[in-house]
Amino acid sequence: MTPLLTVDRVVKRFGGVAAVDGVSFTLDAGSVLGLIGPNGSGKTTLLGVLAGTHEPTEGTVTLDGRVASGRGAHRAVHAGIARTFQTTRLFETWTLREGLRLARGERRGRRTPWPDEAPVALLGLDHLLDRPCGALTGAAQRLAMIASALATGPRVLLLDEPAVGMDTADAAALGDAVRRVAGELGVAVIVVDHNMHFLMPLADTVVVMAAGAVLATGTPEEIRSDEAVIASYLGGA
Ligand SMILES: Nc1ncnc2c1ncn2[C@@H]1O[C@H](COP(=O)(O)OP(=O)(O)OP(=O)(O)O)[C@@H](O)[C@H]1O
Repeated sequence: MTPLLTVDRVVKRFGGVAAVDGVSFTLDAGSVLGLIGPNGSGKTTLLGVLAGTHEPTEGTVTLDGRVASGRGAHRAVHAGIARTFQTTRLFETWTLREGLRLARGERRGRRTPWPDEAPVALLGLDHLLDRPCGALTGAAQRLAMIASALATGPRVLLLDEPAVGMDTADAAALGDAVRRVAGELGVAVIVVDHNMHFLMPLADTVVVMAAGAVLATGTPEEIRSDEAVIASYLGGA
């Protein structure tokens, strides 16, 4: 199977600092990739390259064989790459339905590739559509951010610390929802999170970054027992 997304030797320098230093991996449709590593290892910067907000200094990101990197965030969304952020960004007085309509407008003139109800139902938000976003629980607001990203009809979804601040039950429910999104919509998902109890059961593949580079790639089981990963990251996690 040809990968949906190919990250090929991506470098991102800020002045003299190589925040991302030659990262390569591939991602198939419907799969979940966990991106982990110590603080400052380059995960957020890499998400920015994938989401089009950072132009790579070297290397490319291709989606279905077409170069998707270095064209700005708006074109990345149009190409089919959507992201969420570490903080929730919702209009508090708007209902969830209104917020999702606004998000969908980012692809004005394009047909959405699945009925709008599907991602909302998969995320368990269908009964909350007419509530003001500000009245939703913190966990529901995080799911709403994911629904907003899915409203743009992406083929690749980037989640930046989606489980931060969640208790174990909410994080497990979020993990189940993300798996449904990948499995039933065929969306490829990249998740950055420091919560290994959340991330490891969720990911098909884990990429570990250290100092901007890939330290290890493997299944969650392989990564858990990788001595270099334990020494640099998991030992203290
Ligand atoms: N806009 C910027 N200008 C200069 N340096 C930056 C910029 N953004 C990130 N960096 C540097 O790049 C490196 C990687 O940072 P990044 O935020 O990508 O790491 P991270 O793995 O996401 O960390 P965390 O887990 O804390 O979110 C750090 O040394 C950081 O200081």
